[in-house]
Amino acid sequence: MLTMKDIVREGHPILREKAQDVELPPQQEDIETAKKMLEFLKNSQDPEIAQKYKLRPGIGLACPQIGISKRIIAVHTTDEQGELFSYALFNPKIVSHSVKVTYLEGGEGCLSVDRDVPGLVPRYAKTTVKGTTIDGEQIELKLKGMPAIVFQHEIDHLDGIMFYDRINKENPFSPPTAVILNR
Ligand SMILES: CNC(=O)c1cccc(C)c1Nc1nc(N2CCN(c3ccccc3Cl)CC2)nc(N2CSC[C@H]2C(=O)NC)n1
Ligand code: NI
Repeated sequence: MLTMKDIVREGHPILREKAQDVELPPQQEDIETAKKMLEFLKNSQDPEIAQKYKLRPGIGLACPQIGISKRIIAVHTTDEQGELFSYALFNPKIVSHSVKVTYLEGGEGCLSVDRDVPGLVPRYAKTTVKGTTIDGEQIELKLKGMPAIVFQHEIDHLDGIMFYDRINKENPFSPPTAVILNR
């Protein structure tokens, strides 16, 4: 099972690389990796297991964070309706998104960042994500709320982007609003 020693921390160059597409249909090795990432998130949210193995709780993880530069992400969270959202996706891609932006009022945390980075992180309020599941099927997810935010955070990791890259440097707490570009 993955533990915190397998999590790469900021400063490691792999977190700033553009990760490679996974060959489809997914090979056994990549399927194993995706399953271990999802298992880590579930374990990290289980009080006993998290305490026993000193896991920091997370709802999202990207493959570069475990030292493998491949386009694989895992998300395990619940949405506003309390519906479980649990996915491991190969080659995830945001295919469309709202103009509206949103953000987590508490800011964002990251398993690869062992410090609090204050500030609001602008995210699209709604996104449509396409990707391939562990079973090899192509799916399209219409996301909003926390799932939408987590998928954006994890897909950013695949492009070497950290959440704090998106915080307004001048005023980290100015509520991000969609800038309507005038023609
Ligand atoms: C600095 N301020 C903050 O972190 C922050 C501060 C307040 C509120 C929020 C909402 C914040 N923000 C934030 N909180 C989370 N968690 C809330 C607690 N939870 C959790 C904790 C315990 C058991 C089970 C679980 Cl489930 C784990 C997940 N997760 C993320 N992110 C950003 S997208 C990827 C995701 C991630 O997994 N990060 C490790 N951001
Ligand atoms: Ni992260």
